[in-house]
Amino acid sequence: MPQKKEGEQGVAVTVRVVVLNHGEGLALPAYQTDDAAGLDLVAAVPEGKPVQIAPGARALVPTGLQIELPRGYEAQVRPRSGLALKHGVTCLNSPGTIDADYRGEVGVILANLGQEPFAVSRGDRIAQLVVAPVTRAVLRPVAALSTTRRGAGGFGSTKTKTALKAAKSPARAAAKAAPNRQSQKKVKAGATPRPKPPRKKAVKS
Ligand SMILES: O=c1ccn([C@H]2C[C@H](O)[C@@H](COP(=O)(O)OP(=O)(O)OP(=O)(O)O)O2)c(=O)[nH]1
Repeated sequence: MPQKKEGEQGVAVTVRVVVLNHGEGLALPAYQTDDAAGLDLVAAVPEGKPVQIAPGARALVPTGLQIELPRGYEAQVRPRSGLALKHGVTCLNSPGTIDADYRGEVGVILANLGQEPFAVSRGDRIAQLVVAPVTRAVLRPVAALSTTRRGAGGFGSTKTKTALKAAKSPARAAAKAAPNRQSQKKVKAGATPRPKPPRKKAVKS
């Protein structure tokens, strides 16, 4: 694949498309802006019969399209951020993978993670399709792998900013988290508070 220069438009890849009967009359997926990465997919549900997705439910929404990707490419079915933010609606299997050898209808598995029922009407833009090159791996079994600074650390091993602060100064973090910060103020970080000595009685002469 030719190397892209900074600021240069991506390489155009031809994707053959078949519009199925129930997709007739709908706009073909399109890039909405000059440099959009995804083609917006629209719902090919029957006119006047929206698909209702109850809170917590999911539905396979048809697009009315079959596509033929060139070998060495995939298409990713990704959620639209607007639907996610406004309605809690996302692609459940995000990103969905369309293989280059798939010849069936492209479907979008929408999940409603919101609190309200969500209706999908014919022609609604429900997801976006990003076409991307695929790197295929050749697995080579070996006895051991090279060593690295990370090693087997993962799943949060590098901690968040807050967790790092807590690890450096546990007492200060605990004091900050305590409900009554005023009473903790005078206790030095890490020090055990010493009991006050009993007051000496004043001796009258
Ligand atoms: O969001 C999606 C995901 C997948 N597909 C289609 C294209 C893809 O090539 C095929 C298989 O998808 P995947 O490999 O993710 O599914 P699977 O559950 O592993 O099924 P299979 O055993 O058919 O590969 O289904 C879609 O239309 N939409």
